[in-house]
Amino acid sequence: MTLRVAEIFGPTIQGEGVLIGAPTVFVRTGGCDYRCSWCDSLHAVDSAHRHDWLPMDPEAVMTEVRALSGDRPLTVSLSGGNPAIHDFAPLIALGKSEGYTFACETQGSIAKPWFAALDTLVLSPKPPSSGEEVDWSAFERCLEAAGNGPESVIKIVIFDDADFAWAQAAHARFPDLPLYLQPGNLMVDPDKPVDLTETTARLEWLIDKVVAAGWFAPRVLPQLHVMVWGNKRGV
Ligand SMILES: C[S@@+](CC[C@H](N)C(=O)[O-])C[C@H]1O[C@@H](n2cnc3c(N)ncnc32)[C@H](O)[C@@H]1O
Ligand SMILES: Nc1nc2[nH]cc(C(=O)O)c2c(=O)[nH]1
Ligand code: SF4
Ligand SMILES: [Mg+2]
Repeated sequence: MTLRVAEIFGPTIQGEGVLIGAPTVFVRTGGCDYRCSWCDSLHAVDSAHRHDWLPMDPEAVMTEVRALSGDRPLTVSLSGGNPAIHDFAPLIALGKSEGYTFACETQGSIAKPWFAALDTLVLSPKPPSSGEEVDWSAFERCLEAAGNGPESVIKIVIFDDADFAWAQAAHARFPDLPLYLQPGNLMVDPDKPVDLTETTARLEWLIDKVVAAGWFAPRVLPQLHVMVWGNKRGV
């Protein structure tokens, strides 16, 4: 089963959400069914870049992961694009047999049976500022596909007040799922450094919103990798 791979990189730290700070290797596939207005990974979304997406079989991907990790098992983060476009079942089976664990980041628009074989499923439904609209029945199918296999969590990016209200409503739909919020980043040019003062101000704005709302369900986190490296590729 061939995967279309935009990049494999690491070890780095997982910069977002439930696994923040955990050493990980990323496998980023090409292609996405969404076009979020603020996407920070267009090189794995926009079909103009499709010639850079390498067809690789699972054994070739694992060879690269093993080389990067020095054969020491760690968490492999599957991202994209939307990794749910692809069949990761063989890669997960191969990696797990060698002690690797697997996390996946997806928007929740496409459900796959291999979600059940993951250790962590991060569902990241898109708020109004993205310009996309969530199909909640597709989202629920993702949770059903995962079942009791992985820990399933929700991570929502917040740019403005409308996104914040939307996140509260999303949480009301799935009150039992751990919820992570992160401020949106508008500085997505990989060649430009981020303005840390602005990044911190956005985080402070979001913390203030949560506290003022007396809403104690979510965990509010920065994008740690953005604070350290901006939107640089391969970290
Ligand atoms: C690049 S996406 C790839 C996986 C999948 N397509 C998704 O959106 O979940 C990985 C994560 O980055 C987040 N993200 C993308 N662009 C962002 C931005 N400009 N600021 C903050 N988070 C962003 C997404 O919401 C998602 O949680
Ligand atoms: N360090 C690091 N953490 C991340 N968390 C989610 C990422 C993504 O683009 O999916 C990402 C990424 O690209 N790098
Ligand atoms: S769903 Fe994810 S990869 Fe696709 S456009 Fe949105 S943020 Fe980018
Ligand atoms: Mg990213």
